[in-house]
Amino acid sequence: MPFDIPTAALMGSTQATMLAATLVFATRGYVGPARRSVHVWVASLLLQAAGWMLFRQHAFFNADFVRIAGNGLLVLGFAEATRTLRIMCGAPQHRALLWTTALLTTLAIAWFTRLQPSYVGRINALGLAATAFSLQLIWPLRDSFGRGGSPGRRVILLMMLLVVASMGWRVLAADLAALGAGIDLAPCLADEVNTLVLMIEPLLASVGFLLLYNEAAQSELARMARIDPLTRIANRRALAEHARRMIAEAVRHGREFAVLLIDADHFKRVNDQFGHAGGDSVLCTLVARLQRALRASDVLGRLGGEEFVALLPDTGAAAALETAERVRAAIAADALTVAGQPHALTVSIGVTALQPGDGGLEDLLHRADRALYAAKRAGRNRVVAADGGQDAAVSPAPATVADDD
Ligand SMILES: Nc1nc2c(ncn2[C@@H]2O[C@H](COP(=O)(O)OP(=O)(O)OP(=O)(O)O)[C@@H](O)[C@H]2O)c(=O)[nH]1
Repeated sequence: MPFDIPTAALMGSTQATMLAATLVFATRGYVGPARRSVHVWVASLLLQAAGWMLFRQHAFFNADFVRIAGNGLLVLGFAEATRTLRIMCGAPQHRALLWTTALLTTLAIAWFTRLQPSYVGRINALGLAATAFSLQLIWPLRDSFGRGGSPGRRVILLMMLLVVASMGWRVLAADLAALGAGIDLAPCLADEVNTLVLMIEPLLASVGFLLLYNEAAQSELARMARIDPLTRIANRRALAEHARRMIAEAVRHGREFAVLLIDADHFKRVNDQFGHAGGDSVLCTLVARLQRALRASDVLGRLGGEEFVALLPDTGAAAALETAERVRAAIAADALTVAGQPHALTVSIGVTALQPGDGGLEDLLHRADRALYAAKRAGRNRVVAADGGQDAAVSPAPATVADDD
């Protein structure tokens, strides 16, 4: 059966329109940037659908108009699809470059249609554009078949390689045949294969888009499940994961590891004085100050309420005590400004280091909690080491004591 390009164009148009409609309905619940990327994708599908429809209905229009506008719409649709996929892959979108490529290609097609009619010229222009768009995706996705790849990235990469290969074949066939003034829908095998590839491109690329979208949504959910929504630092779950890894490494390599349990003093008064929103902003400022006082390799997390944990890798009991004292002093040094008023906030800290019999973070937190309780009982704005008087002796701070309970 001969390949009927107008029928293929009709199928391409119908398929792109149906995909666009399905995507709009299937993603009604999406919000924010996710919804915007779906909108751009749908727009790219509709541009391609309109381009295909012009080729299908070419008998009703001026032939030159169909060549220029049909190809222009397809090229702009590919530019927008490329832009969306680059965003989904985490690459810069290069909007100006992609739109300029689409505009120059349309101008070149107009040139080879009206001023210097040439089928080969038009095919070369289209081939260049398709290769430029595909390279904009092939390059950021080049390692997708390695360990960092994902199904979505692989589908897109395969699709783009197919587009480049079929377009390259079509350009080569046209150039070799030197069809100076041939007609657009020439029944050459390379034309047919390339038309087929471009026709199924919206379908395969949409599958890739949805897979990428799903992967991005999953990793965003995983990220959100690990951060404290108020202070944006690690939550209890993330702390447990970090601690598991740090303790395993400490045990494997015979390294040290310590934990600080940090609690804001009299925080209830902050809420009473400034309201819950004022208390929230104090917690955020406190976190910023704690982070400044710790090393970059330390992990700060929020256990809940006004209670925080710092995980200190490669840190023994004595160094942890010094760190805790530095943190305490840094917080006590400057009053916070809440609603334009100064408020002196202090913290109490319980300190403990990894010991041979420890099963995990819970054991360390249990000891640190006892030390923190001792610090509160001793008058607050204190550091107490859970690991005995020897540790306390190395700390120079007068507010530091040992918990010998
Ligand atoms: N604004 C705000 N307040 C919180 C949050 N979580 C817990 N709190 C408040 O923190 C206060 C903790 O009170 P307490 O447990 O009595 O402790 P405290 O007043 O800090 O006293 P000490 O710990 O004994 O020094 C309560 O008033 C809680 O409502 C939060 O996310 N935001």
